[in-house]
Amino acid sequence: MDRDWLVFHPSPSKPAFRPPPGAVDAHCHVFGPGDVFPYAPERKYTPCDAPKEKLWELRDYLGFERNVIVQATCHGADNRALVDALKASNGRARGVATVKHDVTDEELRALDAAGVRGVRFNFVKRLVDTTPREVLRSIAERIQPLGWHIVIYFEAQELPELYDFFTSLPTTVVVDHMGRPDVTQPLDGPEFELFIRLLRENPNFWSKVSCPERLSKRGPDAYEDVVPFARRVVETFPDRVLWGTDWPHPNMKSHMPDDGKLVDFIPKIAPTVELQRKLLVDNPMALYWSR
Ligand SMILES: O=C(O)c1cc(C(=O)O)oc(=O)c1
Repeated sequence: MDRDWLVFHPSPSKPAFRPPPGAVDAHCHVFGPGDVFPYAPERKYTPCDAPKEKLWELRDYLGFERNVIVQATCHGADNRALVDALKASNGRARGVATVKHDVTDEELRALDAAGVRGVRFNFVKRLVDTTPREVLRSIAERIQPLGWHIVIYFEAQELPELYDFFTSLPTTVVVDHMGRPDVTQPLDGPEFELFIRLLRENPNFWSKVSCPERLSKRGPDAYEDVVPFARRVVETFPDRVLWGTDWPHPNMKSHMPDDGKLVDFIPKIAPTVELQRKLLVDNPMALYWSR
């Protein structure tokens, strides 16, 4: 693994907040193990191994029942570790894959049978080389007939440039980590307003309200500066939000979050039982377990 890599928390605290029955951790990853599922040659980082067994352990410990596993960039478009985890999950995990434009229909059908329900398009420059938009569009057209959605990951300052491309996508679109707002800017400032507009004017757009540990400028255990942003999204679009741990937290440099504390963040951003049920159960079940 990279020399400055931070390994996931070895013994997270037990959260005080108890997720409702059937709760889904809708954004997490598996890494390797590298000797079985090698990391992609084109990767931008080499992580510690974070195998499926550790993910199931964390799921049970935190009080969740299901996972949505998102293909991490360190595995490129080689979805073998993801598929292996999905098949071993007894139907308790669904996946979001990364595919290239030359993926065959047979490969797409096999991914679907394993539990994949979407593809990820990544625009974060430190994580991937740029893929031309025509290529992304052709992938979008290939996956649309399967009823899959597209997950997009980008930084807030890129949104003005990407906005028209995003809104031209033909499927449900899920934004990772709230579009990574700069939380030192005002909640009603132009940057976050553009993100709110994206969701307001495009009913096919959803948002993950995850990763306070990445967005906070205050550091460990004090993610209060992220609360108003996430809470605004949850309260404005209660039927189009998802939550996830982001375990094993790739590329965290400032600190490694305590996953139990991340779970205790949930009632701050979804303050009522009804909002919590939508965020953790109804919404992810509708998007990932409708069949
Ligand atoms: O911010 C990140 O570094 C990051 C990386 C990845 C990935 O490498 O797939 O996924 C995430 O959700 C977040």
